[in-house]
Amino acid sequence: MTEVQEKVSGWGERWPAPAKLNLMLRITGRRSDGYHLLQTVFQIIDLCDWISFYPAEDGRVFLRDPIPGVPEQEDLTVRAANLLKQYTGCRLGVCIDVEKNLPMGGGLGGGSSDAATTLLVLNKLWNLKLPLDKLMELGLRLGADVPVFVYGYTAWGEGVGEELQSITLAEQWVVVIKPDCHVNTRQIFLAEELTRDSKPITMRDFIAGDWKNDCLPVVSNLYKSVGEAVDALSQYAEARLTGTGACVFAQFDSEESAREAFSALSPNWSVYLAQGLNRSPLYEKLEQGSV
Ligand SMILES: C[C@@](CO)(OP(=O)(O)O)[C@H](O)COP(=O)(O)OP(=O)(O)OC[C@H]1O[C@@H](n2ccc(N)nc2=O)[C@H](O)[C@@H]1O
Ligand SMILES: Nc1ncnc2c1ncn2[C@@H]1O[C@H](COP(=O)(O)OP(=O)(O)O)[C@@H](O)[C@H]1O
Repeated sequence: MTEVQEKVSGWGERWPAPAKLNLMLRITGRRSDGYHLLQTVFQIIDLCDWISFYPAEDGRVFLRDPIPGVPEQEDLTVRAANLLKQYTGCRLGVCIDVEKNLPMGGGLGGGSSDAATTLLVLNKLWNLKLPLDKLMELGLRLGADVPVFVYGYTAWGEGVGEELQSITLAEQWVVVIKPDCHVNTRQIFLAEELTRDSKPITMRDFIAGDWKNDCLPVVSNLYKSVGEAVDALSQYAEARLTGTGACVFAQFDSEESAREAFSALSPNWSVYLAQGLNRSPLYEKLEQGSV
């Protein structure tokens, strides 16, 4: 494929896979299969992994550089591409190049977002024409966080996170601390002391400041550095846990105040400065119509 063809068709371009924050997370019950029922607000933020796709002639799906510690066939991008092939019978191949910026196991949903970007972009590049609801359904098979990234809006989520309703929020600045630990989501959901009977709230309650994350007590008890990160960030603004952690974040009304906290925390912590978004940057690129 020539350079000009790659540009026109979307092959070889860099596609964003943004992170998310759970602005609140309530556990309201449990399904018979053990999965927990949630109420959450997923806010998309402008920190991204970047993924490029290159045609592979022999129908193979493979990574240009596997992520250290993640077996190639378990990488969520490879699983997403193989699921599309299996579901549609498509015989085309792809080489996937993931530029990994988002920390793994941090509650920022990077792996899930990588999977969603793969589903949406290969649906175009392979000309599969699957509708959005089908892509969300396939995404859910890969993980509870994948549907919101396919949906592409900051959203109110219920069920296990697959019942989504877009919600428009102030696109505030955020400072995110990544404590030096890797939280195992399954371990948190298995903890006996986890609150599983929170009373459901309304969007209005959330907007009024009902922001609790039911996972925080369990996570900060098991992972001391999460509690320390909460304390450090709380000096600047209210600190919250995203998902099952490990990342802790706080929102700021101005870029200046966010930068101040970011600079003060940087010498001692792994810190990110970001901005909330109501629409996924992936859609902005998809809607530019290059594919
Ligand atoms: C709770 C959230 C909020 O965003 O946490 P984070 O992972 O982002 O921190 C997510 O929904 C997580 O989604 P994801 O990380 O995709 O989890 P999955 O791979 O689907 O599930 C990992 C394991 O966690 C448990 N699990 C997960 C989600 C859920 N609603 N109930 C559960 O009990 C199950 O035991 C499952 O085997
Ligand atoms: N492309 C990928 N990027 C990140 N993690 C991946 C990927 N593929 C598979 N994984 C696995 O998924 C796990 C969860 O990753 P991630 O989505 O980044 O965290 P979280 O669910 O805490 O937000 C990782 O620990 C890793 O084993």
